[in-house]
Amino acid sequence: MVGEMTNNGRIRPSFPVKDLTSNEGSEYGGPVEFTREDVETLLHERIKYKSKYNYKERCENTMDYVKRLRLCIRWFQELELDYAFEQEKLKNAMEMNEKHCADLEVNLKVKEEELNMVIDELRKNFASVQVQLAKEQTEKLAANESLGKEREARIAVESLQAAITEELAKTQGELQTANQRIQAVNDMYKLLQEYNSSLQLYNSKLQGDLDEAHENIKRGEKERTGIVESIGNLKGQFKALQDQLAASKVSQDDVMKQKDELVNEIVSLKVEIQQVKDDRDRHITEIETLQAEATKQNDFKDTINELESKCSVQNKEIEELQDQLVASERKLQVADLSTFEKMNEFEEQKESIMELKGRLEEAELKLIEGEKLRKKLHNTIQELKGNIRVFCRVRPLLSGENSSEEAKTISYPTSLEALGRGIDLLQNGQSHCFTFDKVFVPSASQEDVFVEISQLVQSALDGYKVCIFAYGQTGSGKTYTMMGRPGNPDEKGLIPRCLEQIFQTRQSLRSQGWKYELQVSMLEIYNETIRDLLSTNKEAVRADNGVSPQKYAIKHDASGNTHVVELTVVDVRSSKQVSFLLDHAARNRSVGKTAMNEQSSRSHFVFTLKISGFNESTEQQVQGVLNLIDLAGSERLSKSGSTGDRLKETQAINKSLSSLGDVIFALAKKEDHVPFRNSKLTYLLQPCLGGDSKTLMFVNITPEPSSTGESLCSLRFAARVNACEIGTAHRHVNARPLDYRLSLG
Ligand SMILES: Nc1ncnc2c1ncn2[C@@H]1O[C@H](COP(=O)(O)OP(=O)(O)OP(=O)(O)O)[C@@H](O)[C@H]1O
Repeated sequence: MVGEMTNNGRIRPSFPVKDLTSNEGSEYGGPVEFTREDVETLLHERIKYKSKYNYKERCENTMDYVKRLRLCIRWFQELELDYAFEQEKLKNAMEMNEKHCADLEVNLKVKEEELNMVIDELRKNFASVQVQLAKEQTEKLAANESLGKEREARIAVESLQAAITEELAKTQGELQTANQRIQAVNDMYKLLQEYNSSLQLYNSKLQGDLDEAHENIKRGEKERTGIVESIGNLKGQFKALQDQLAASKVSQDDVMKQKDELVNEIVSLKVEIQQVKDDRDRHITEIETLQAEATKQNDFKDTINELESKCSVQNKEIEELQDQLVASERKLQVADLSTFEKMNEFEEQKESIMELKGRLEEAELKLIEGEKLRKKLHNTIQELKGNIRVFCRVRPLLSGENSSEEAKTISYPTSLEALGRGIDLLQNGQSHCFTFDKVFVPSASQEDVFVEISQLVQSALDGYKVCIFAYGQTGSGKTYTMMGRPGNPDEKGLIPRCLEQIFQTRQSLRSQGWKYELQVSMLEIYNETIRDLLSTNKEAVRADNGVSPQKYAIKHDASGNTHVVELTVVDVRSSKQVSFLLDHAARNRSVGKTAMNEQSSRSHFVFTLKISGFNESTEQQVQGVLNLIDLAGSERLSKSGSTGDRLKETQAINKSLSSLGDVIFALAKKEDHVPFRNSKLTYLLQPCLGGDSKTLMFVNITPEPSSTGESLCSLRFAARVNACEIGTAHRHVNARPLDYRLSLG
């Protein structure tokens, strides 16, 4: 561009040509700059003059031209100097840049080598990760396959079991009807036997009666013939006497006629008559007695007739009965035959039942094995997924609670996938279905519950951090699940059972060279204040606000362990010692009566067992932690009926439980910030919730219809917890001895 020349970015002004032609050198004392055109104009400039011979003018003009030429030369020289300086500067800069470049090159080479190494390492890692991934995928595939197979086997076993059960039910039904028939036949047989024997008795009695009656008849007949004979005699006598009397009368007439003659004869006759009269009277009385006897005999005859007719009736009856007896005997024979057949059938059925029972036992064994495998696979899948596991437990109805059939709001699905894992809650006619890792029905015993968690206890011995906590509304059975019912060994809770298992396993692992050290601590969080439940200083335990901020402060160290400053830690050697400590802690716990529970826990109870194991032969070290937590009951303020201090407690409980929910949901959503510090409970449990722990939550439910709303809240919370992935727990194994300080996790 004309008039522009760059020098390090600077714009040079155009040379004022006019001025140059008209002015002298000193006038250009300031910095004068030339453009290319200026220089060319200057070089091609012809010295102007008015007169060829005006030497002065020519000389002046020439001088001016020379001056300008000098100026131009000076400008060139300056410019050259500038350029030389600039060139030097650039040279230096270039050298420096070259040096810098060389340095950079060296650095780059070093960096490149380093990066190459890193890339190599990453490639190796990537390859090993890929190998591991492939391995895990094949394992997962194998696990899925075996799960599928196991499912199929289970379905097959279940269908077989159903068929067997059906067959069994059918056979049992048949057996029952056969038994009933046998029973009926037996009863009939017995009845017939009784009837038969009674008939025989009756028959023999009748025979006796008949014999007696025959004898009586014979005797009566004899008497009658005797009487008839004597009557005949008497009649003859009477007739003779009557004849005599008539003859006497005739002779009396004769005698009357011969009265006088025969007075003596009459007197004698009178005597005679008197005698005869006496005789007659005697005979009359005799006749009368005989007549009476005859009537008696007649009566007797009637009785005899009656007896005879009775006899003939009875004979007929006997004949009929004998016919019946024959028919019954025939029937009995037939019944005997069918009984024999039935007995044979019964024996056969018994045998087939025994066989079916055997098959059923076999199928049940297979089912148990399948269930065990399923559980193992489920556990593996859960571990791979890194979820918090959730078990649901429904407590039985207590006395005084509404147990009517219509009021039932909880049911358990029986479909194959949901069996033992599903729970349906009915509220206002709407059914809410949930599935957890396990659902315990009200009849489940403490032992049944413990069996399901015993593997987790084993994990703690193997060097894992394990955390089990019970969540649920007040009065739903959290303390019962964790601690059990004091004084009843069958109703011991999870905490004493866990410790028994740990002490037993410790004993059995001794033969393999393992030695374990166990340390226990117990604390409660009451109104956001930590209380040491094993402290022997009662005042310190109960004082709410007297705790210095330094005391019982929760501290997490770099290796993920949690310590509670100045908390009492006890070395334990037997489960008896732990029971004693648990009793001590239970006495120190904050409990109170609420509208929902007579003995309500008003604080979160945290039992911690630190397990440090060392194997002398392998020099292996494990450090596990078992945290067992009985949370305070969740409850609505309106329902709890709390006022005053109880209201304060309830508010503190609800706040910390909602913080627990916030933490879990932040983890579930994989948020950057997880609000562990919002409550003492969540801060204390940070390592358990944050991933490096095997965590199990019990959600306790009451079947009381009036608690359906609370139960639904608890189940919804538990379902969200169940869906929450917190990462995979790691085993804490070391080759060198560890620091034996107690930590919560
Ligand atoms: N599975 C069960 N079998 C028999 N009784 C049970 C069962 N679960 C709970 N109970 C009884 O129900 C009552 C309330 O149980 P518990 O005190 O354990 O409830 P909780 O959830 O700990 O209550 P809170 O939160 O108020 O402390 C107790 O009398 C307990 O014995």
